[in-house]
Amino acid sequence: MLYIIGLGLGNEKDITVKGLEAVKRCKKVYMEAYTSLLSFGLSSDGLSTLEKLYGKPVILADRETVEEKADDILMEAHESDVAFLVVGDPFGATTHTDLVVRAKKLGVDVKVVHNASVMNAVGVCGLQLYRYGETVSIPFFTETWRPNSFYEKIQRNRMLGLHTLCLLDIRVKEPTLESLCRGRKQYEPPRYMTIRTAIEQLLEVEQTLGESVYSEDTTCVGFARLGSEDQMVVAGSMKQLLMVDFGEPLHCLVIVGETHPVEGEMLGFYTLGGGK
Ligand SMILES: C[S@@+](CC[C@H](N)C(=O)[O-])C[C@H]1O[C@@H](n2cnc3c(N)ncnc32)[C@H](O)[C@@H]1O
Repeated sequence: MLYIIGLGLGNEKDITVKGLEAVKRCKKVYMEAYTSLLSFGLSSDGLSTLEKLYGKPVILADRETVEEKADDILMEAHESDVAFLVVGDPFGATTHTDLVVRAKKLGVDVKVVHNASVMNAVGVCGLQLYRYGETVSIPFFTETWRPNSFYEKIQRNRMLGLHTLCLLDIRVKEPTLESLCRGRKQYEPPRYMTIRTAIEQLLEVEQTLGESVYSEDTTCVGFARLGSEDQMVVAGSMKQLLMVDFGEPLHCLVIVGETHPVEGEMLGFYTLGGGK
């Protein structure tokens, strides 16, 4: 059996009782380490905290392991109980659906243990989860690669008066260009996009495409470290949020659509300067 278990957003204590029981039953425990980050990080200390709680070793599964060696994990799950841990909810990232599809094709039984995800934790600011349009991902721009497909999606959401959740790029275990040329992989230090970089890129794309989908005066909400003791939620215009130091990762951003009076009232508690 393959157990895909959500760990929630905060720290090791956010696993559900059901999830913990499943982990304890499993012979091998993998932890997905590229679509998110537990608040205590993925340092060896972070892992050992998990290992202490579970009473067994946890194997870090980076993107390469999951994409290239998924079949090995699935074959193990054919023979015995294997846990695959995901920060947040297993379906809060698109990648894990693929693992389930592969498991089903190989005849491996799968059980999912859900948990809180960034997709619902953003509800804390008072904007109704029912009033969101398509979620977008904002990738890090490079000198030569400045994709803007998120712009059209935000445009569609805003035409319907819907809010847009922007998930921000995470780069972990990215091989350096030099090392690729030399044929021996060395990795860049991990990078997590900040709200400031996301807004700068959003405004750059607005300037390039010029369809007035949003502007520096558009109201947004910035979120950092949701689910942790020191989480931050701040509402304000893009221009105002550019000045806020949201601190450590992870960050995400919501572009606010039309608001219901109750949404507006709740948002007021998080608005810079106390709102209107
Ligand atoms: C693929 S998504 C979500 C993955 C996770 N499985 C979940 O369900 O929450 C990863 C992105 O969500 C956002 N994110 C995830 N956890 C967050 C948190 N605790 N606080 C703020 N943003 C978060 C970041 O923008 C991050 O790059």
